[in-house]
Amino acid sequence: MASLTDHLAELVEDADAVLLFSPTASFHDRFVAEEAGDGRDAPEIVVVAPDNDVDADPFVELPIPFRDVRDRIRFGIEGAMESDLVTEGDEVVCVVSVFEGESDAVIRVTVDETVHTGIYDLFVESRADPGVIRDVLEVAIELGKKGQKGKPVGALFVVGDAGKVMNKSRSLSYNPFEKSHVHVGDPIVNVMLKEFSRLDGAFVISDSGKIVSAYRYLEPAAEGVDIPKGLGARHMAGGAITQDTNATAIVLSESDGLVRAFKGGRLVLEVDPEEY
Ligand SMILES: Nc1ncnc2c1ncn2[C@@H]1O[C@H](COP(=O)(O)OP(=O)(O)OP(=O)(O)O)[C@@H](O)[C@H]1O
Repeated sequence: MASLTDHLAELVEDADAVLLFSPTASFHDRFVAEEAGDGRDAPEIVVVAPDNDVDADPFVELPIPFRDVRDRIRFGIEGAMESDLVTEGDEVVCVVSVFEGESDAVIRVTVDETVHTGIYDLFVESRADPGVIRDVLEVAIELGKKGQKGKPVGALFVVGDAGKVMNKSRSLSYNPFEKSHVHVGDPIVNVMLKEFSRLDGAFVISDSGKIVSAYRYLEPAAEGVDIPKGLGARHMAGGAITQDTNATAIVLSESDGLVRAFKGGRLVLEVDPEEY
């Protein structure tokens, strides 16, 4: 592999897969050509990006940019595992941009099933449309950045499996979305969500993104829910509803300002809105 840098060539040596997170077409094609021409068991070259601009196969679609490089890498690896491109014990080289505007870093990791976070499943294996989960996450991140009139706010969004979620919750107040047919992602709806987030309870959103209700007090069974210590009732309710139903919960914490996603009763993603 004379024309890839020595450092990259050394790291790719004996790797089982290479994940390219921001390849140009020429970089990708050169990579594939050089690996295929090497005569040995070539690593799988997988592109992980928002769009498949380079016509790569295999390709793992990134639903959000994941500013935290660890999240981006976890998503890529878990996506590649889902497609049987990599498996436990594999050595994976990630070519990924860590700082905007700087050249890519090369990080070599060993796939460890025990650190499987579920970040890929959060989007792709959820009942709800991945675009709906992304839109709700974006609303929560934006709300976390700006707060309400400059003050930090908390919010709880329960996405997917809405019928069951409604059965496991009760109304705290009049539902402003009762007869409306509005969906997340619509800019006006995002303003409404932010406005109503000051009030108690959870938003319930359907698999396709319809806002079913605001002000729901969740009453899920909470036995065996494993959420990090120190998180309060909002997070516990959000985590527990995802164990009791097939929903995903996205929680903005009023106290520490972080946005967390829960699925299957587990914390699967934690982002700091200030870093977005
Ligand atoms: N079971 C529940 N269902 C819906 N909303 C709830 C539930 N429990 C608590 N909340 C909401 O969470 C708010 C904050 O509660 P609490 O401070 O205990 O949670 P927390 O997890 O520490 O969240 P934060 O970090 O935002 O303070 C409550 O005022 C209420 O609006």
